[in-house]
Amino acid sequence: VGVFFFVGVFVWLFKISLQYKSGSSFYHTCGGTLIRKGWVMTAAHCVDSSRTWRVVLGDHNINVHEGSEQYMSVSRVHIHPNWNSNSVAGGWDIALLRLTSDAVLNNNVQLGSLPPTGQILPNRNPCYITGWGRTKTGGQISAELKQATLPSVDHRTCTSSSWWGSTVKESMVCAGGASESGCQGDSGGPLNCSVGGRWVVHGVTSFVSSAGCNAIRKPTVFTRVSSYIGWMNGVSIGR
Ligand SMILES: C[C@H](NC(=O)[C@H](CCCC[NH3+])NC(=O)C(F)(F)F)C(=O)Nc1ccc(C(F)(F)F)cc1
Repeated sequence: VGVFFFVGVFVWLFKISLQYKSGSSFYHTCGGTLIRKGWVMTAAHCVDSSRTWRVVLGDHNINVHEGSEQYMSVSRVHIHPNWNSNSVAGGWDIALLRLTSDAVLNNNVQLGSLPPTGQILPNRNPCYITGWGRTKTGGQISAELKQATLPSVDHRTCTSSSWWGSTVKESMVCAGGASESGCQGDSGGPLNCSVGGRWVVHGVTSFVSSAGCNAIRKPTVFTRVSSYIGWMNGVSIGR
C-alpha cells in the first residue's frame, strides 16, 4: 500500500516572517527558519541594514491576525563575518538572529531540522521552497504562505556555462530551473528537502537572476546550510 502524503503548507511549521519596523507598522521583508527556540536562521542580505526587526512565528496570512502567531523581538543579529553585501555571488549569505525570548513550540510552531556537515544532495532531490515572496517577477508579495516544488540541481549542472557558471560556489545549492522559482521576498527562507524520509532544511534562499525570477537555466540559488553547521554551532554556543 503506497503511503500517500499531502505536502501542505501546514507542515512548514518552522517557517518565519522577518519584518522591519517603519513608522508604527512592521513590514515583511524576508523569510527564515526557526532552528532553536531562541534562534532563527536567515540570509545575511536580509539583515545587513540597521533596522528594528521582529520575527513572526506560526503565521500563514501575514495580513491577518489568525491567533496562531508569536511575535518575537530580535536581541542580536549575527551576520557571517565573511559576508560582502556588494557580492551575493561571493556566498556567505547567512545570518543568525537571537530572539529576546524563546518561542513556544506547539502545533503551529516547530523547529526545522538541519543537515549534517557537508551533506550534498543528488541531482533532482525532492525539495520545496516556501515563502511570502513575489508571485511573479516585479509582482506583489503574497499574503498567504506559498510553496513550490523545486528539485535540487547538482553543482555540475548548475555551474555549467549556460547555467550559472562560476557565479555559483561550492557553498551554494541550486534548485528549480524548470517551472517554478523563488522571488524577492522569499530571501532567507528555507529550501525544504526530503532526505531519508525526513524534512531537512538544506538551503537559505539567496538569489535569483537579475533578469527576473524563474529565468531559464537560472535556478534559484541557496546558501548551502550543510557548509555552515560549524559556524552556527559556534555562534549559538558563544550565545
Ligand atoms: C534582483 C535579484 N535579487 C535577488 O536575487 C535577491 C538578493 C539580492 C542580493 C543583492 N542585493 N534575492 C532574491 O530575490 C531571492 F528571494 F530569490 F532570494 C538580484 O539582484 N540578483 C542577482 C544579483 C547579482 C548576481 C551576481 F552575483 F551574479 F552578480 C546574481 C543575481
